[in-house]
Amino acid sequence: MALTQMALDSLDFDATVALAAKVAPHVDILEIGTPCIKHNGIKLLETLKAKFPKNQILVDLKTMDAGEYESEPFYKAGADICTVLGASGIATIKGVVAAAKKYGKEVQVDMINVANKEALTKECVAAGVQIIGVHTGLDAQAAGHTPFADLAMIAGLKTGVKISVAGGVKAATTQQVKDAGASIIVAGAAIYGAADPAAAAAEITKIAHG
Ligand SMILES: O=C(CO)[C@H](O)[C@H](O)COP(=O)(O)O
Repeated sequence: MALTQMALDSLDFDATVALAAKVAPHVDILEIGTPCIKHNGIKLLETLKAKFPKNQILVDLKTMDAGEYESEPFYKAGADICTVLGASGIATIKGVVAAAKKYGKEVQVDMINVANKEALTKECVAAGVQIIGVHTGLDAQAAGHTPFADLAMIAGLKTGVKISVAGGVKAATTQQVKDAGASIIVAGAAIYGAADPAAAAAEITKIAHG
């Protein structure tokens, strides 16, 4: 059993809420993507939290510095999970962990562009991080990269913390991602780019929960 997460990557406030309304019944976690939260701010988090109380909300802050200071307002406003870049370093990561602890919430460390993912994963686990995010970003995807090799390495560490996987995941690859050890399967374009986003989300969740 893996959870599913839909990445809301539009810049438009109303379009984001409308897409969330279609998809929310069919996924576990709604993600406010990085461009979307930068463009729309905390008001969008408050809106989604109020409208979709059954879903967890992840705010993809990708924090790079000032971990506690930047993330605390988002936890306070209802974020269940905030992300911090692994490349920021352990001091910033510990700051986000401190903010999350105040509200009983979770931290995801995004391993995008981290050179030594094994060493950082171990440091994160020791620091109290709940989720390691294996992530091939949109630009790396365009250059032909996928998250599968990193997923295999991090799952092989058997740390016991949750592993989230993002980077072009679609229905056709969901079973592979799940079997490789993902606890949270993230899909953005495969859902928002589908003719019927609700049906696409339901298909991915059926495989992830199966
Ligand atoms: O965080 C992101 C980009 O930095 C995306 O939200 C994430 O990669 C999921 O989208 P997709 O399934 O389209 O790759």
